[in-house]
Amino acid sequence: MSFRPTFCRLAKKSSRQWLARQTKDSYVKKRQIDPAAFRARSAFKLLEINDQWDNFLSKSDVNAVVDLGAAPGGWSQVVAQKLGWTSESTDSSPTHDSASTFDPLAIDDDISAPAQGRGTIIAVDLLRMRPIHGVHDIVADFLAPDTDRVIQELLKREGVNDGKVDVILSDMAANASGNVTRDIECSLEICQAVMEFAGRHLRTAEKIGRKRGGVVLMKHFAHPELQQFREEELVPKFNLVKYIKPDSSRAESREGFFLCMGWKGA
Ligand SMILES: C[S@@+](CC[C@H](N)C(=O)[O-])C[C@H]1O[C@@H](n2cnc3c(N)ncnc32)[C@H](O)[C@@H]1O
Repeated sequence: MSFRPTFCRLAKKSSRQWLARQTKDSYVKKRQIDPAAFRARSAFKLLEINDQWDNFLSKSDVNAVVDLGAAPGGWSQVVAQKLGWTSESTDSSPTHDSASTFDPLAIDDDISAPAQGRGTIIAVDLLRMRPIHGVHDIVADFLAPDTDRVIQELLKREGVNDGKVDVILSDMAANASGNVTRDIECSLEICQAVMEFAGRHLRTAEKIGRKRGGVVLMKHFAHPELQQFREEELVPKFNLVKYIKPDSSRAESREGFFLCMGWKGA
């Protein structure tokens, strides 16, 4: 199967319905009131999953994390916090630029920030995001072969000599194209592509020396072949696979998450 999630156009979330829902949403309100506010409501989903599942982000052997589809940066902020970096940058440059500024190999390191945390955090997105202390921001399509190369070089530069990562996060969304069949297909293609990415980049549980080491957390949407994907692509390759619908995920949303722990290898 060929993977073409980027064929899907960027979703527009500016409808009146969306605005009304945002206004009522308790997690959006929390983000507005909380002085340590996260950039995106989705941060609360990662916080919730991490809290419920053994604080997998905070394990002392977690040294390299890749956040796929990271913009505007809510999940990366959570990871940065868990690894001891400050969550916000003092930089006030524009956030979440349009795809017109797409530069497939741009790496945006916030080198002016004081180093306070540990480990290497790499955020990949088609869109540029405001810098976050401790997070290397790669503006690229995660499917492009060059992106693998840039990630490898970055890991090496950071002293991760085997070029492997401990946690892969994917909150990537298939952007609504208006063609429901195509959109549903797209969402599964993204999950399959994330698994291929894991095959190339994820460190095994055996190497880490912990049964639940080597983690993939990925978003998915309802799809007729999702169960088959889980049974064939996930269950045999991890020691633990869980379907999760966090409270902070809107009940009406067809999204869910697979938390896969203990990578056995491709
Ligand atoms: C729901 S948003 C992620 C929100 C993010 N987790 C946060 O907390 O701020 C999904 C992102 O996936 C990105 N995306 C979709 N396809 C991509 C691809 N092929 N490569 C890189 N990023 C992609 C989109 O640009 C979008 O910013």
